[in-house]
Formats: sequence, C-alpha cells, structure tokens
Amino acid sequence: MTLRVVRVALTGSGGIGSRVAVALLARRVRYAERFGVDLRLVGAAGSRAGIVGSGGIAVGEFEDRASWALGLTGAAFLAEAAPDVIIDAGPNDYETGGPGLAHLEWALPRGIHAIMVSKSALALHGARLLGLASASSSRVHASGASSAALPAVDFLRHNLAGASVTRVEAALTGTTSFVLDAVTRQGSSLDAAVAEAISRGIAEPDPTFDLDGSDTAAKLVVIAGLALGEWLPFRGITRESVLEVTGARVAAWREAGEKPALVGVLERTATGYEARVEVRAYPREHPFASATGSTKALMVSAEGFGDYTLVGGASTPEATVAAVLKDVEHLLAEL
Ligand SMILES: NC(=O)C1=CN([C@@H]2O[C@H](COP(=O)(O)OP(=O)(O)OC[C@H]3O[C@@H](n4cnc5c(N)ncnc54)[C@H](OP(=O)(O)O)[C@@H]3O)[C@@H](O)[C@H]2O)C=CC1
Ligand SMILES: N[C@@H](CC=O)C(=O)O
Repeated sequence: MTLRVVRVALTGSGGIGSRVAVALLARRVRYAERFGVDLRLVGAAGSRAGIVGSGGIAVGEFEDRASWALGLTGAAFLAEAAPDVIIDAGPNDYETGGPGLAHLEWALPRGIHAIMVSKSALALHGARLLGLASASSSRVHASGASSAALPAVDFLRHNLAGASVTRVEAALTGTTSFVLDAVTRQGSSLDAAVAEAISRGIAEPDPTFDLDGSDTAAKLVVIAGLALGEWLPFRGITRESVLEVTGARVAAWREAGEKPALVGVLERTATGYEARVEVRAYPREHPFASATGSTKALMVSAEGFGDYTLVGGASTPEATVAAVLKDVEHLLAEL
C-alpha cells in the first residue's frame, strides 16, 4: 500500500512538546495501519534553535539538542520544515498572543493544519485565526489549549452537535484545583502547593497564569469559540484570583467540608454568552466535590438534551500528550 506522507513540525519542545514528539514517533506504525499515513516529524524548534529533517527526524536526533541549528525558529524554521501540520506547544503570552500567534499566522493561510497546545493565540485572536483557517481549508484542533484530557470541545461539538447550550460551568485548570485542594484538605501553604504543582509539570511555565484565572479564562474562550462558535473577548472576562483567597475562607470551607475550585462559567443571555472566572465551593454531595487533586470537571446544560456532568481528565503531562494524540487521530481521519 502506498502511504500518504503527512509532515508534522513541532514548535515548542519543552516538557509537553518533548513528550509529544516521542509519543508521535512511537505511533508511526499505527498511523500507517489505521490511516494509510506515513507521519514524519520533519522539524522541531524551541526559542533559540531547531532541527529540520525532510525525511523525518528520529527520537535520537530530536533528543540531541546540541545538534540543533541555532536561530532556526519561527517563520524561518517553518519555511524550511515545510510541514502539513504544526503542533504548537510553546509558551503563552496574554498581552501579545505568544509565539503561537506568529506560527498560526504563517501556517493557516498556507493551508497548513494546526494542533494547538498553547492557548494565548486562540484566546486573544481566535475569531480572526479561525477565519484564516476557514479561508484556506486548514483545520484547527485545540484539545491541549482547551482542557486537554477533559474532552470539553469534543463533547460539545460532537455529542451535543446543534444543541442550544444554555450554561457551562467547569473547573478547567488542574493547577488551581490541585492548589485549592491541598490548602483546604491537606492544610498545605499556598507556596508549597504551587511548588508541588510545578514539580508535577502541570503548572504553566509562569504559574501566575494559572493562579490569576488567565488559564481558565483562555480555556473558556477556546471552548466557546471552537464548540459554540462564539469568540468571547478574553480581556472582558471578569476573573477572581486564587491569590486573593483568604485563610478565613479556607478555614470556612474546611469546616463545612466543602470543595473549592476555580471555575469558568458561561451563561447564555438574550445577547450572547457571558463569561466569568470565580472561586466557588461545592458541598460534599455535589459531583464536582469528587474531583480531587488536578482532576477537572464540566457541567453543561443544553436545551432538549438536559444536564451533564463530566469529571476526569486530570492535568498531567501524560494526559496532555494523550489529548494531543487524540487531536492527531481526528485530524488524520479528516484529511
Ligand atoms: N503542562 C501541562 O500539563 C499543559 C501545558 N499546556 C501548554 O503547553 C505549553 C507548553 O507547556 P510546557 O511544555 O509545560 O512548558 P515548557 O516551559 O516546558 O516548554 C515551553 C517550550 O516553548 C519553547 N519556546 C519558547 N519560546 C518559543 C518561541 N518563540 N518559539 C518556539 N518555541 C518557543 C521553549 O523553548 P526553549 O526551552 O528553547 O526556551 C520550550 O521548549 C504551554 O502553552 C502550556 O499552556 C497545555 C495543556 C497542559
Ligand atoms: N496549567 C494548566 C495546564 C494545562 O492546561 C493546568 O493547570 O491545567
């Protein structure tokens, strides 16, 4: 059987990107058997250097960072790699959109598909970027940028296709769930809990983005945009910061046996969706109370369908990689 070559370039090769590269290469036989695709990792880049190999890079070459070409990043890297698909696992910047913005602006008008793990480009410029994608028939998948192993976008887009969704409430940031759980149930200090989230690889490169609600707000924007077709203004989302939670509030939750979580809320109004990010506490019998550690949770109400609760998809690097691999499967099935 002749296999169709699909060339993948990775922008951002840190904790998540490295794992994605290794996992993709380990699945090449599966992609050939299941999709008739010869999937090649034709390039990988970080902030300072990159590697390109038209025939495909092997794991050893990917891991030999000393051999990467200095300065081979950004548009120059993408032009040399000439991919069919980019996977962006770089950092977020909620002022500029981050490096992922330039990567998408380069790729989408050229008909190159994107799998987004970073969030800020879509959170700030999602409507315009999806316009570019639609004009050139590029596909954009963003499980990693929405809630990774909690399948929020897929659930809304596929399982509730066409539904009129009236409300979404979701604990989307594993770090804040983990931190609030640790300070309330284990009596940890905030600093110790954040340090533990960092050491587990679940916090953002800058954990302030988790704690101040930016991560949840960004995921809410991406979920609403991709699944409901409503691109909300990221900067207009009111958000509460975990850093503002007082000791007295923690003591009250502990006393009442409640489970706190930083949640994103989307509510349909007469004029569209309104969004906010806030710290809420759930009584023991609430389904969200079973979401311990970095486990995520989603409640959806949709006309005709009724109410749903999904609990799972804890934030871990492995779960994020699994979500990216799911996006790869969906993309290969679409091509
Ligand atoms: N950790 C998790 O569980 C999850 C993470 N994510 C998202 O994944 C992304 C990466 O997170 P993580 O791997 O933990 O972070 P890391 O800090 O480990 O990795 C970030 C990577 O981005 C690279 N980078 C920085 N600037 C650029 C640039 N201009 N061009 C190309 N690459 C660049 C860095 O390169 P260098 O090292 O050379 O500076 C590094 O390889 C983030 O956007 C995060 O929100 C999403 C879901 C879950
Ligand atoms: N920092 C994020 C990682 C995934 O998006 C989280 O804590 O969930």
